[in-house]
Amino acid sequence: MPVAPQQKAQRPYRGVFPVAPTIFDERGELDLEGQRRCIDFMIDAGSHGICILANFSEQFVLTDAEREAVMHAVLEHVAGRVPVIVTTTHFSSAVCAARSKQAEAAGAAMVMVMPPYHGATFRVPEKGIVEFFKVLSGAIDIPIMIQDAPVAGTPLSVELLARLAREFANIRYFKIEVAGAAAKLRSLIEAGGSDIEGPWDGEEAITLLADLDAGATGAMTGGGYADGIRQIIDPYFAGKREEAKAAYERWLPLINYENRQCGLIACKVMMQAGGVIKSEAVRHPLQPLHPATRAGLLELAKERDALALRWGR
Ligand SMILES: O=C(O)C(=O)C[C@@H](O)CO
Repeated sequence: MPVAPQQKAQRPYRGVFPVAPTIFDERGELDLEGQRRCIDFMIDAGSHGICILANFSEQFVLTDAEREAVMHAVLEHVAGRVPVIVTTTHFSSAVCAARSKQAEAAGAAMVMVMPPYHGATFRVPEKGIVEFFKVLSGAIDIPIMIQDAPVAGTPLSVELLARLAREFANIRYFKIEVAGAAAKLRSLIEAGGSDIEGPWDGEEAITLLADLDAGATGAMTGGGYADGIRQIIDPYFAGKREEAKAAYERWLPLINYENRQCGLIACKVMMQAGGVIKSEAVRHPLQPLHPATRAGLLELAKERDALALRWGR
C-alpha cells in the first residue's frame, strides 16, 4: 500500500531522498529485476526522490559497466515518477565530468559528488578542489550536490562550500554528514544565502531533527524506511514540530541501529525479509550481518511496522 501519491517534483527538491542499494543475487551478480522491485518499493514507501550508486549502493564494488547498467535500468524504470540523483564521484575531474554528462543524458535530476580523494591519504589542496568542481560544473546543466562526508577525509569549510555555490551556478545542493552537521548547515545557509538551494541532512537521518531545526530541506537516508522518515519530515514541514519530534523519537532506535550496527546492509535485510528482493547479499569482501544483529534490526523494524516488512507479502 503506497504511503502517498508522488507529485511531479520540481526544484527546489525537498523531502526524503533515500539511497537505493544495488541488488545482487546470491552469487554476487547484479539482479536488475530485484533492483526494479527495490525501486518500486522505495517509491511506494514515500520517497520524494531516490539516489543511486552512492556508498550505500556499494558503488566501490561495481565495475564501470555495472554502474551504467544500474543507472540505465533505474532511470528507465522510474520513468520520471520521482527525481533520481546519480552519484558520479571519481578522483579524476575528467572521469567525474564524463560520468556526470552520461547521467544527465540518461535523465538524472542531479548528480552527487564527493570531493576528490583516493584511499585514506590521497587528497588535493583547495585549489584542486575548486578546479575539480569547475570542470564538473562546466560539463553539465543539472544541479550538483556536494557530499560533505567523512569518508572523503577532505574537510570542506563553510567558506569553501559557499564560494563554490557562489561561483558555479549549478552547485546548489549540499549534503552535510560530518560531525556538527546542524551547526554547519546553519552557517552554510547564512554564508550562502539563496545560492544554497538544498541544504540537506544525511547519515541515515541520525541527526535529522537538529538538522531540520537548522534549516535542512532534504534528508538522504538509507533505503529501508522512507515511510518512517516521512512521519518525521511531513509534520515538520507542516509546522507541527512536536508531532515531528515524537515521530523522530519513535524511529530513532531503528535509525541508530542502522547507523551504528548495520550500515549499508540494513535496508537489504529489511527488503529481503519483506519479500521486496530475493537476496540481501552484499558484494564480497563486504560481510553479511551476524544473525543476532540481523534479528535485532528486524525486531526494531517490526515494532515500527515498517512497510518494507509487508510490501512483498
Ligand atoms: O551512500 C552514501 O554515500 C551515503 O552517504 C549514505 C547516507 O546518505 C545514508 O544516510
